[in-house]
Amino acid sequence: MAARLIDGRAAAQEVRARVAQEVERFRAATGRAPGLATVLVGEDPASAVYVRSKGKATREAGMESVSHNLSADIGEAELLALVDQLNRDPAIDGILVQLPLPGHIDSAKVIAAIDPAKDVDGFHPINAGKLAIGAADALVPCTPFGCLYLLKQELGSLSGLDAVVIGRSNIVGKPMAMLLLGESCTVTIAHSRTKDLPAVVRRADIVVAAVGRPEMVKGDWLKSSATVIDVGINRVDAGEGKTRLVGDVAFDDAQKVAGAITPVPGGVGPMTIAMLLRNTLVAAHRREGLAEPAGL
Ligand SMILES: Nc1nc(=O)c2c([nH]1)NC[C@@H]1CN(c3ccc(C(=O)N[C@@H](CCC(=O)O)C(=O)O)cc3)C=[N+]21
Repeated sequence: MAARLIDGRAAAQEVRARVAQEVERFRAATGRAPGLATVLVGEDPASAVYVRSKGKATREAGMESVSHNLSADIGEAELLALVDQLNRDPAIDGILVQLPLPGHIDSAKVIAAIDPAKDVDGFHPINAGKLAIGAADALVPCTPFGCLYLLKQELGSLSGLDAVVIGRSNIVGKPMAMLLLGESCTVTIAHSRTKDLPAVVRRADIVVAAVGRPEMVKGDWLKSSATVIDVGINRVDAGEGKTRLVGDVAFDDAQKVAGAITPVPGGVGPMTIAMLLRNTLVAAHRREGLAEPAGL
């Protein structure tokens, strides 16, 4: 039987509509809108597209969006000075510095300079630590948070399920594993050096693929009825000078085996942006000492 398609666009639309409602309540209570600042260094076209779509989504939710586009050869000190200025700006509740940064800039240093209360990416060591210890006020990285939203929508309780996360990055794999552990899954973090990866993946009720290798996870790696979340966004050659987007999962084959699966595009990507808006809304409430919007 063909897998159910998990519609990330529809779920993201739901989250964004709820965020927009709460933005109105926030505005009524404080006389201002939540504000998100995005910082883009250099002119990588893909990064520029993401930053633009984040700005558009922010405004559609009724929030303020401020974007800073800096030249690729800006010095680290100048970038740190901008972060400091945004940290102090009372109208800014969320700061997103688009990654990757050019090689001459130390991204860890830049991330550590962001006020943890405004770190809507959830990349600051304080937020990573809070997530690891299960603190309620962690700001959680948007992509894994979006994946968790889709999983809970699909499966309800995740308690006791076997989850395999493929990929160990600080921005997806590790926080994803922490979130799944928080839901009482039995979590395995696999990666490029994992021995017999297909056998490891075959045990999983939940597979989260976040390796950045086009169509690496094959259909016959999956347990029948597994729920598959594909975080990969890989642009590959489609012939005739065209390209297309594929995930880290070989979708056509996987779909024949899985119970449910996210498509690429239209799966995790839209949820990432929805969760960025959610984090900005929550950060704004905390900064104003307001009760956090329920159920978001
Ligand atoms: N500090 C930081 N935070 C990020 O959250 C961050 C980042 N840096 N650097 C780049 C990645 C990438 N990213 C995406 C967000 C949305 C889609 C998205 O909405 N994708 C759509 C459309 C894809 C397309 O057509 O290109 C989809 O999957 O359906 C994709 C990718 C956020 N990132």
